[in-house]
Amino acid sequence: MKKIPVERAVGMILCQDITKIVPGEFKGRAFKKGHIIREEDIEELLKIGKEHVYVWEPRQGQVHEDEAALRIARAVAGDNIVYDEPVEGKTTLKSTVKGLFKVKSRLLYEINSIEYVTVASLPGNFAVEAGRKLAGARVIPLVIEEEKINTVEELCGKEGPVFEVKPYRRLKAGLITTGNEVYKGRIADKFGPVVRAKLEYFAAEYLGQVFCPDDVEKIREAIQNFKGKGADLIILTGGMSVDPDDLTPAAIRSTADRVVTYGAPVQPGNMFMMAYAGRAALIGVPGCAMYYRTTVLDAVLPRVFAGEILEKEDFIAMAEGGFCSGCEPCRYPNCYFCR
Ligand SMILES: Nc1nc2c(c(=O)[nH]1)N[C@H]1C(S)=C(S)[C@@H](COP(=O)(O)OP(=O)(O)OC[C@H]3O[C@@H](n4cnc5c(N)ncnc54)[C@H](O)[C@@H]3O)O[C@H]1N2
Ligand code: MOO
Repeated sequence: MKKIPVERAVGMILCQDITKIVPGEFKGRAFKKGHIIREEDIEELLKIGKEHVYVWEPRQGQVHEDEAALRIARAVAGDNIVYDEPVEGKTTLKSTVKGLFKVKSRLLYEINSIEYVTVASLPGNFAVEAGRKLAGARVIPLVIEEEKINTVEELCGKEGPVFEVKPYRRLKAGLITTGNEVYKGRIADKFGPVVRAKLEYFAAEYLGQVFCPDDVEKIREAIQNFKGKGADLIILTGGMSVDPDDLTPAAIRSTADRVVTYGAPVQPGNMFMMAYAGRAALIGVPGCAMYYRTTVLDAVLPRVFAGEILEKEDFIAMAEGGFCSGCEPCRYPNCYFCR
């Protein structure tokens, strides 16, 4: 701590709060401890009667909390992420696009293992809107050893940024609705509008809806037709569980090159199926997705639209947090479901 004339204090760090009092009008903090004194502050400080202030002498190898927060933010922020000027030593990262928020979890863990360095974020695979706050970076003391910030920068230099937001691609999507009761007109289709609304959110190029009876061959043909039209994504509804007329999994299996999973450790959504035929994702959606606002489908679609190829492990990882609490009203994605 050093006492110096205010005129010489520009760029230096205030050691204490400075109080301003205007009788009958104001009493409060004019400058906060830790504030970096700017040229324009000098006149105000002199008006408050401060010709001298206590400042921290910038020591080799130490960094102020504001600069530390900015350097951490710069290191961890990847594509489509911006960050604010620090406020009270904290900088906030925001998305510039609508898309899928991705986190390198192990790297985030390593960074938070550095003493006094903190980076708190939304969970990965979170569907975000443009402008959404994603994370906050801050160090705990007012001044921190530069070495710690260097380590953050080195880690991110080696492994790439911790965070990115993948914008959604414009995918071509077809819908196949199975079930004799709908095909034969015994009941009206209720699945189409639900799936269409979800696809609209991602601005998909909608290739239309086809109705099929409970007949493996007819369902296979419908899949092939959509593939022929260049579908990136084919959603099939109905017939996903255990009844004798539930034939959709068999039709998907016989058309696919690779089945990722039949069954997901997620409720609602247990009877979900995912496979790939060439580059087209085949998604079998169980009846529950027609009834519940949020199911495993809502966790999978953002990832498909962000261009990811899903693996069995991606589904296994949904188990912890895969049990929906059925809140009223539903706040998904602002909850733990499928994180
Ligand atoms: N014994 C068991 N029963 C059920 C199981 C199970 O493991 N063992 N799983 C349950 C789960 S989980 C789900 S989810 C449901 C639904 O599975 P499905 O996808 O096979 O659905 P469907 O049997 O085809 O239909 C169920 C219900 O929904 C009506 N439906 C279907 N499609 C439409 C449509 N496009 N529009 C309007 N209504 C539709 C259908 O008529 C049935 O009433 O299975 C559980 N049972
Ligand atoms: O596929 Mo079902 O979701 O668990 O009701």
